[in-house]
Amino acid sequence: MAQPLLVSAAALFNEQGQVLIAKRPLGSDQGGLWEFPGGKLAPYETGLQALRREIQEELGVEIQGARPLIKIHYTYPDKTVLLDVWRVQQFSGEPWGKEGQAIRWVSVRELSQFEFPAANRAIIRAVQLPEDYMITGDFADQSEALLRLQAALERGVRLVQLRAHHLDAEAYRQLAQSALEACKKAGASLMLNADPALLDQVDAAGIHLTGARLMAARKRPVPVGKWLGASCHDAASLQQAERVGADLVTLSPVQATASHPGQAALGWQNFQNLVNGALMPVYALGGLGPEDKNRVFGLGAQGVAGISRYW
Ligand SMILES: Nc1nc2c([nH]c(=O)n2[C@@H]2O[C@H](COP(=O)(O)OP(=O)(O)OP(=O)(O)O)[C@@H](O)[C@H]2O)c(=O)[nH]1
Ligand SMILES: [Mg+2]
Repeated sequence: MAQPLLVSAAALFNEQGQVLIAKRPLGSDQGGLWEFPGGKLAPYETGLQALRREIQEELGVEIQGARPLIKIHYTYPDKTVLLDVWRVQQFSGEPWGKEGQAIRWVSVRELSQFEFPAANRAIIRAVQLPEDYMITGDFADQSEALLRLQAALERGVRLVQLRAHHLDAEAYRQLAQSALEACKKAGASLMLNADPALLDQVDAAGIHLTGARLMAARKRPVPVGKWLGASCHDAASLQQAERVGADLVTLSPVQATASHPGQAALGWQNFQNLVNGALMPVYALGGLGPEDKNRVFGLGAQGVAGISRYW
């Protein structure tokens, strides 16, 4: 296979949490589409060196702090690119379109309204999704569940999966409705670990498919505009997640965990290899907490998902 074209790009954030997009000049490759500023690596450069140079050349700003956001390997009809996208939150100078390109600051929600190259679908998801994904754990009754949820929202959790396999469909629906109200008030997104048809009754952010639901799915089971998450454990389930158009996945268990005894851990090396081949944001799950985030960013993952350390 031909070597991919190596490209670094920046998701540059301002203090309002908006992200900068630029319009590719008409006549260039993918001209007229919006993009995250950046460009091709020179032969001697690392990804971060190329990022600093490209951002200075295209926007006139100095990057002061950046961390890996997502790497996407994508094959276009005429070439394969490896897009290495960084999250940049510290920079000096006011960005301007130094090469004559239009630039715009937009909220992460608005991003979905702009036209980007095809490789950018996963990048936009990565920009929109938070670093932590809380999965609900044990609770005795609905009021305890809601109290724990409220406490987590107050600690800053912004993405929640309501996982409660012991409840029947009606009890789950009732809890989901109350959980949704709490999440909406906090500006958080709620993923239902349930039959996708429940979205017709509970207007949550999306559905998280169990491994079994994922493998049984024939096509994307949620409408456009809703998130689709899935639980993956190996290369086959990641491929299936891609086939059904998942927006995000959890990959587990990275380490042995008390909530799933007897399941063999992937370990960090397997985790990294699997993330490298994934075409969507991947949360590391299994025996991990917020203190593992820097490590998982370095391995190309979106962040950490967890029960024990978050619930
Ligand atoms: N910078 C950037 N490139 C992207 C994005 N998405 C995407 O598919 N690409 C592709 O990655 C490649 C990046 O090339 P580029 O044109 O930015 O490279 P460059 O700044 O070095 O340009 P130059 O060749 O005009 O000097 C292009 O083929 C482009 O279509 C994106 O969001 N940002
Ligand atoms: Mg460029």
